[in-house]
Amino acid sequence: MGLVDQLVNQPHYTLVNQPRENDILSHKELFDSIPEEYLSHKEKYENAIRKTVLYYRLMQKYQNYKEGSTILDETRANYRNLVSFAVFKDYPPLMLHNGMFIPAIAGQGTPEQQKHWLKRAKNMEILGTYAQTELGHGTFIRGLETTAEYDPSTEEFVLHSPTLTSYKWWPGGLGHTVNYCVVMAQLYIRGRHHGMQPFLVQLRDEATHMPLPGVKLGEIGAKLGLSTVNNGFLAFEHHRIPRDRMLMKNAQVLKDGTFVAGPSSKLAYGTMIYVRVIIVNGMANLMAKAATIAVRYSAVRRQSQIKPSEPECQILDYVTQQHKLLICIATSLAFSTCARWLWDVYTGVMGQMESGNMDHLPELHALACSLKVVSTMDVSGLVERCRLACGGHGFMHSSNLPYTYGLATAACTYEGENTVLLLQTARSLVKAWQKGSKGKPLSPTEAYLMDKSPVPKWENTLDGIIAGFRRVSAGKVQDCVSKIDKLVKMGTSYEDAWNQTSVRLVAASEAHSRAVILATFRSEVSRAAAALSPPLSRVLHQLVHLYCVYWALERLGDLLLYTSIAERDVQELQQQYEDLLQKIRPNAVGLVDAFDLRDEILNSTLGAYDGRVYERLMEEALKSPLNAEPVNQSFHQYLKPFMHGKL
Ligand SMILES: CCCCCCCCCC/C=C\CCCCCC(=O)SCCNC(=O)CCNC(=O)[C@H](O)C(C)(C)COP(=O)(O)OP(=O)(O)OC[C@H]1O[C@@H](n2cnc3c(N)ncnc32)[C@H](O)[C@@H]1OP(=O)(O)O
Ligand SMILES: Cc1cc2nc3c(=O)[nH]c(=O)nc-3n(C[C@H](O)[C@H](O)[C@H](O)COP(=O)(O)OP(=O)(O)OC[C@H]3O[C@@H](n4cnc5c(N)ncnc54)[C@H](O)[C@@H]3O)c2cc1C
Repeated sequence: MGLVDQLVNQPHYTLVNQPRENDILSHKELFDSIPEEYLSHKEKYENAIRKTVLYYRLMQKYQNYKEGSTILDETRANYRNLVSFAVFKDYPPLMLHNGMFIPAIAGQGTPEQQKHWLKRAKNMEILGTYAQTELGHGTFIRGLETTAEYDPSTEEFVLHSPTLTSYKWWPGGLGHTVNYCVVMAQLYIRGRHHGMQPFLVQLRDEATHMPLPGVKLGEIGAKLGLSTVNNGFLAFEHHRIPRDRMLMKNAQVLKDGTFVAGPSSKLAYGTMIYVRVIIVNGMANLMAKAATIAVRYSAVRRQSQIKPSEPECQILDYVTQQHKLLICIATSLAFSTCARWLWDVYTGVMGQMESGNMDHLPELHALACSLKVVSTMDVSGLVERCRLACGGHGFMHSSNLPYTYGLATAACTYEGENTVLLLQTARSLVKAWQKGSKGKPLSPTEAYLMDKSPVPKWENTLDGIIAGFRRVSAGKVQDCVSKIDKLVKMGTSYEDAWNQTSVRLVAASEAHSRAVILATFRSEVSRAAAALSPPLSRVLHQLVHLYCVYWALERLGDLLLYTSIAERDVQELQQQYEDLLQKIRPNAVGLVDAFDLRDEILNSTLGAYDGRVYERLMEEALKSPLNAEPVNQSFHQYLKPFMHGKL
């Protein structure tokens, strides 16, 4: 539940950490007796499986748990999502079962296939993942090598991994956990290629869990984070599956091998759009978690003096600390607001597509790409900023900031590497510019590109800043189009011209995303604030104002290039920003409390509600196995003989 929704739905703050009746978090066996940092790679995985089984059984018992529900449209689903933070500091091995396997069947399966497979998957009778990326390809889907050759004589598909680089590589849970998966493979019928299609493939025997004949499985090894997700590899050796295992909602293969194309070959990529949309909300949750930890710690930690005559102050009283952290509160609110807005766009387009109208799919794809990129890029950067703002204690795993950073930064790569996705949005922007230049109407989020009015006098207002960001985006897109046109006129191929302009295209794409985010954040909060008390409405508008002024100052170079902002405007903006920090400071702790993240979910020695930071740091330190004895055996084995010159 976004902060705005919480504030709207709860006229007063709930007392944070109030034990909730029959709450899954009351089950202590869900938690680790010793911190998992002290477990081996294998023990971590096995412990995660233990907790996964308990977690889902409890979810089913307490929350009439309907897996596969759209994460954004159920507050309890969002709570479930957050609760998983409590149980799994890192992601669980079944993250992909819920996050992609079920959505892929729901989005790509026929009604009959959904009826059969979704029931089994939601009841956890089978466990699955989504296997698209290969050792040799992740971004370039058309270059994926796994093949599915249709054999009309047996009405089967023959799945094969022709090369080492064709091995599926990365899918979560693939190593040892799941027994099914949705495999994306290049379909061939009688030697003719029919593009990338989704296949529901059994990988392991349901009774013994042994890999089936012709199926090679394993895990890919230790990673920066997500250590319990069990990312794995998969190879097929001419593995046969029945015809009805191709998910045939969009394209079909008839018994005789006739291929029936879907309305668009890109519908096979639909699961990726869904996950990109979901990731935006997930980033808002991660940001809320990190902001809560860092702001609360900054209210507890006293260090140095502002005035020599006064006692050591809360580090949150340093304006530099406010500069580091208050934007994090606003960012979580901005992305949870945009996530809900994007979800409504997504469900709207999906509804239109159900009735055959594909017109708005390109805009949705562009929006999903750009918001996934900016939310993951900003949040991973700001989570790292939260860690740094907590000094040495932020470097402790027990602060839970390093894990949170791992979760956020992974999303910069998975579900579409960020640069590549910004180039996708740039592709849409350039096409929109070319379309608009011919007088054709543009989509609602791109229509501003055709604003040909003279650049107005700069105003240091929200309207002025948002208009300024739109000017920057339109100006950058126009510059990209001009550069590409100029290169092509000089004889460069369009593809080479595109590549030579790609640094600017990525910047234009980001500028577009920021214009969309600022405008959406502001309008959504204005809409919601009408239902709030004046004090609450004021603080929310302060956060929107802070967010807009922050990004104006961050992108001054662009504003100086494409708007009429002048030096005195910049001085005034800087002062506005510092005034806002001062205004929001008194509400900083109250605002992160309003995220209403319980201690078990924060999982942090620095962010606990009671503020007993030092006691918790010591309690966690004493859990280290090394502290079980005053002298470690290595002294006698190595150090002592070494120090006595005997080694
Ligand atoms: C509390 C929680 C905390 C935090 C986190 C929250 C997470 C919550 C959810 C978690 C669940 C699961 C975790 C996910 C784990 C990760 C899983 C994966 O990584 S799965 C693999 C993902 N892989 C990718 O995304 C691959 C990226 N590459 C691509 O998408 C494409 O290859 C490309 C778009 C980059 C290029 O493809 P290409 O074929 O070259 O296409 P063109 O550029 O030529 O464009 C052709 C045309 O198609 C349109 N297009 C492209 N993609 C799509 C699409 N997906 N949908 C619709 N249309 C698409 C494109 O716009 C072009 O259109 P034109 O009209 O021709 O311009
Ligand atoms: C934690 C994690 C979990 C994952 N889970 C899954 C999963 O469950 N299922 C699954 O199928 N996949 C999964 N993946 C794989 C993920 O989808 C890919 O890593 C991602 O799509 C990027 O592809 P890649 O790794 O091949 O990188 P590449 O595409 O090789 O990117 C490497 C570099 O090349 C650049 N580059 C590539 N193409 C272009 C281009 N056209 N223009 C400009 N620059 C370009 C990129 O910007 C990047 O800098 C996961 C990855 C991670 C990190």
